[in-house]
Amino acid sequence: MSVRTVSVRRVSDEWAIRFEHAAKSYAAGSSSSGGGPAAVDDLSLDVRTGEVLVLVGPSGCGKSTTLRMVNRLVEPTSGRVLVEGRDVAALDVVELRRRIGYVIQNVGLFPHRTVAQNVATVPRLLGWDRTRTRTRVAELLELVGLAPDRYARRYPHELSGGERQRVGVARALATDPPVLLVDEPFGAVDPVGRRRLQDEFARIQRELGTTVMLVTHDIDEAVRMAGRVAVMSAGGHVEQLAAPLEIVARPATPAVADLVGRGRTARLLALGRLQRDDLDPATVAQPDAPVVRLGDELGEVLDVLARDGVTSATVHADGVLVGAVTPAAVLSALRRLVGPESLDVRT
Ligand SMILES: Nc1ncnc2c1ncn2[C@@H]1O[C@H](COP(=O)(O)OP(=O)(O)OP(=O)(O)O)[C@@H](O)[C@H]1O
Repeated sequence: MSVRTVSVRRVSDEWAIRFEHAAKSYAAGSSSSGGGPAAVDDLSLDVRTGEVLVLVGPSGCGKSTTLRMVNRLVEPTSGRVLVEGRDVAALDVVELRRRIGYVIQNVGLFPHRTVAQNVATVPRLLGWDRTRTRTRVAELLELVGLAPDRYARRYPHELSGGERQRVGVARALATDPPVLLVDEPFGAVDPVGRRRLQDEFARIQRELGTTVMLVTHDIDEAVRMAGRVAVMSAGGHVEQLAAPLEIVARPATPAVADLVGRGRTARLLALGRLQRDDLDPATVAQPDAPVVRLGDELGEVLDVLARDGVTSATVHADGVLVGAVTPAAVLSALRRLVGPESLDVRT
């Protein structure tokens, strides 16, 4: 049985997850604060089908609580959460969790089970036969970049942190869930490995079209991974919900500006693309100048222009010369991205 077949009651293809005035206060049942502010106060938010929506914000602002309300690891105090049109509170919790992949930072692999056995956890629970399970495990290990003949029989302690994280992703994807929840997935991995994992995760998500809700406190991870970013502040309050470029270029509130403020120009260089309007009409393309393309990242264009002896680059679109670009043109492209205001959002 494919997991997707249980989603026939889907009422909307527009969104896969919907929060309707969802709130969570731990105070009532918690031994700790005894009446502190709500972890999530009043959240209304849609996650579109097939998108990667990233929740980013400072520690304690309610990101994980929000995520866990989707698979009912946390039950809302009020309001509701819908997955593919169905109120999760009305669903059998075991069935719900089988339909929703969940990846967390330290993965939670079973230490005494091999990689293959870990990945096969849910297929086994669903009673898949051995051949089907084995084929699926091999497929998944390939998908996450772990050669099955090298990794299937290893135990978690024989893997690096990044490899364990890949196994966690493979396990979460075992039954091709329509929705995947991911909480600080790459936090424990070094920066280079982290970037590689982010790229691979993005490739897998594009390939499978899974709806992903991902939590991070790292704004760079957020803007790299997201289709849309929800910047949160205390109480699960959404400060801004927008595409990464919009968040970085035009922060809607001081809290968002604070989060993206430092290193903002570098982020804009990675997110902004060279457009025809950016080209310098007064600069003539030199025959020996390096070539860039319309649509290239501004950062890549600047890299080319930063090379010794280069004052301009020739710009091509579909193999045809369309003009030239200078460092000043990249600067005006940055200004185009942020609009009329200054580049320094902190003022
Ligand atoms: N089980 C719990 N009992 C009591 N309070 C809790 C519980 N879990 C979370 N909280 C509180 O709820 C608030 C939100 O926590 P949550 O884990 O959702 O935040 P977060 O944004 O994911 O934080 P971080 O980035 O540090 O993981 C915090 O103040 C936290 O102390």
